[in-house]
Amino acid sequence: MFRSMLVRSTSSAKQSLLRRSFSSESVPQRKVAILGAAGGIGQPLALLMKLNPLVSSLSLYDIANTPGVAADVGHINTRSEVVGYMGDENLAKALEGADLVIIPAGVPRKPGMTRDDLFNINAGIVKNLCTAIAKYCPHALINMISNPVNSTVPIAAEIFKKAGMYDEKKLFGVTTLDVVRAKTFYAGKANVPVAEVNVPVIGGHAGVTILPLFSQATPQANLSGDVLTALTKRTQDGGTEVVEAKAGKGSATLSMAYAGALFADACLKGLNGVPDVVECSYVQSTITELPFFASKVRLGKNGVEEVLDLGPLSDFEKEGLEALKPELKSSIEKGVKFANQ
Ligand SMILES: NC(=O)c1ccc[n+]([C@@H]2O[C@H](COP(=O)([O-])OP(=O)(O)OC[C@H]3O[C@@H](n4cnc5c(N)ncnc54)[C@H](O)[C@@H]3O)[C@@H](O)[C@H]2O)c1
Ligand SMILES: O=C(O)C[C@H](O)C(=O)O
Repeated sequence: MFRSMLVRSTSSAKQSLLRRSFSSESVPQRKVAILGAAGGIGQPLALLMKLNPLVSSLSLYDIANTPGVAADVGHINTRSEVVGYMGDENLAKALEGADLVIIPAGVPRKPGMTRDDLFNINAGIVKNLCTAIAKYCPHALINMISNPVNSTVPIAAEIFKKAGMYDEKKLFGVTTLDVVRAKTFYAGKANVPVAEVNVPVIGGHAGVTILPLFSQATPQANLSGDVLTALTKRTQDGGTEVVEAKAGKGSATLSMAYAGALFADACLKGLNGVPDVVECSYVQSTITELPFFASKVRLGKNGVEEVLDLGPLSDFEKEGLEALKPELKSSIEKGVKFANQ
């Protein structure tokens, strides 16, 4: 996105030189596939990935409506070639050669529902898509957005284990939206520029399993215990806030597309060897007794390079950590059981 702005502002000789070195030397070819690309998240995510100069091929897959989305996004004059694929019979072509697969396929919540209420429909969708991934692009990084993330990531891991290609370094639950929200809400209360804010968010991606670590937030601010409690609750309930505001028309799509694009960009940078790319994500983990856990992760050429430890927690956060474990454990077990039925 930034590179294309640079190209436009230079002379045409320089432009073609830049384009040549840009496309063939400095930036590797990367195919990104979005599964669920015609949905509320999928469409703006397709747009944002089309703007990403690290992408050379953008594969848009859905069970319906992908030709229109692909034709529309494909007219944007950025690096990537866009191809739309519709229906199960085209899934193999959508996946072949993918370096990164982003999965926002599945149903969203309506008011009154929990993310776990989506399990019955979305678990089956994720299972089928992951079975195809195992066959057609077993070396791709996977960014799982479909809810309930606390269970869909363990489902994917089990499907991949059965297929004999599971690599725990390549499977990510996307929790970036929790970080995006924590940064926004914190900046408002701390009265600091939002662009400078960093807040790790650990645990999982549902209710109390979302645990922002405001004690580690930067820039530091002297916020009262009551304010920190309210900020924590608002971050945990951020998804519900949007579901209620949309009043039956779905859940977060635009902020999620932004968050998904940020995380995908970080994964691509890691694949391309950019050093010190660190993002929070829900991954296979040994930093607590739970087999999957969200924390800061260093991304590299093979996906997860290092799962970073949690750092110092306040007493309030230590309590939150203990409180989230039973729910997260049972969501993980539910996913594992489903995949092995
Ligand atoms: N991880 C997060 O932070 C986060 C944030 C927001 C939403 N979500 C989740 O993302 C999912 C999608 O949300 P949305 O608002 O885009 O929903 P949506 O209903 O607008 O779009 C979902 C898309 O998935 C497609 N789809 C259904 N079955 C499919 C299949 N087998 N293969 C490919 N595509 C299929 C649908 O046709 C639709 O286009 C939901 O489960 C939602 O809860 C996660
Ligand atoms: O809340 C939801 O159901 C969607 C998503 O998980 C979110 O956090 O916005």
